[in-house]
Amino acid sequence: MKELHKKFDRFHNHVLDDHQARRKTERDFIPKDMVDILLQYAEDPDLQVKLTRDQIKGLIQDLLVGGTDTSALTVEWALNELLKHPRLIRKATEELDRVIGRDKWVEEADFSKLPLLEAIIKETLRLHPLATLLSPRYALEDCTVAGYNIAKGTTVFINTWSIGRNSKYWDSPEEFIPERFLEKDIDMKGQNFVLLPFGSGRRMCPGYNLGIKLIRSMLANLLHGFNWKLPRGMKPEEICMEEHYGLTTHPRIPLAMIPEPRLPVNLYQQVLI
Ligand code: HEM
Repeated sequence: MKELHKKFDRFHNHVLDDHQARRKTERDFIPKDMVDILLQYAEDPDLQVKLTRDQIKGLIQDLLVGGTDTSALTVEWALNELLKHPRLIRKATEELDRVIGRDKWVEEADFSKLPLLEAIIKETLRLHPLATLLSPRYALEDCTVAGYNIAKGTTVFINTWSIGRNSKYWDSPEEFIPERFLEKDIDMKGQNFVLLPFGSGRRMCPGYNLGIKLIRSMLANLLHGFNWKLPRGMKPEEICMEEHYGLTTHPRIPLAMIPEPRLPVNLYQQVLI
């Protein structure tokens, strides 16, 4: 852990020194990113709560940890589920062809026109929430929740993984059926307690807006831009959906997937530029 800390600290120092140098040397410097803004705040004498170099490092670390593995992993789980259920890949690409067409990539403005894609993301996060347990909560006073008496000072853990698989709230809870979300208006913003992949309340994920946009954009374009195949000889039912628990939950056996382009070649050239 100490070694890891040293490694990250070297990286943070490099990022901060690099940004500081540009601030000092560039004439009429305009902040370009989050680190520039944080350094600007750190120098503000009027700031009520002083921002230290260590706190800036902590904030960068929060964003790196919270913002990378999470959305990539959700897309990985979604593709695993879709390859296991080829009928859903067909339905999702049919929606993309109908709404987007084959002559462009999917953009943020298109998301609201892709209800099946949204349902696939919700169903993925229901079965595979990255944080199986939300951040611990501390009871500030005696209270009763769902019939359980909770004494002041108790630390409470909320298990989103088991809520997502509870037959009291979901029909056929172990099945991957995105269509269930086409019929029910359940969002993921922490108000529907049956689906809490980003948590809820004061400690809810502050990266919700960024995270959900990253997932929508990556998944939509991976499905729109490519036909996905399993390695030769592998059958959908052989895909392993077992989980490896950790801070986030990964597939125990990573799946090899083979992409084949399905859009005109000039669109891929645009992306490369
Ligand atoms: C698929 C995307 C993501 C998922 C599923 C996710 C999920 C979560 C969950 C479940 C929590 C705990 C919430 C609670 O206990 O109520 C959390 C906290 C947090 N997330 Fe995310 N997250 C995602 C993306 C992001 C992104 C993109 C960022 C930042 C750029 C981020 C930064 C954080 C931070 C800093 C916390 C701690 C908040 C606190 O403890 O007050 N997350 N996230």
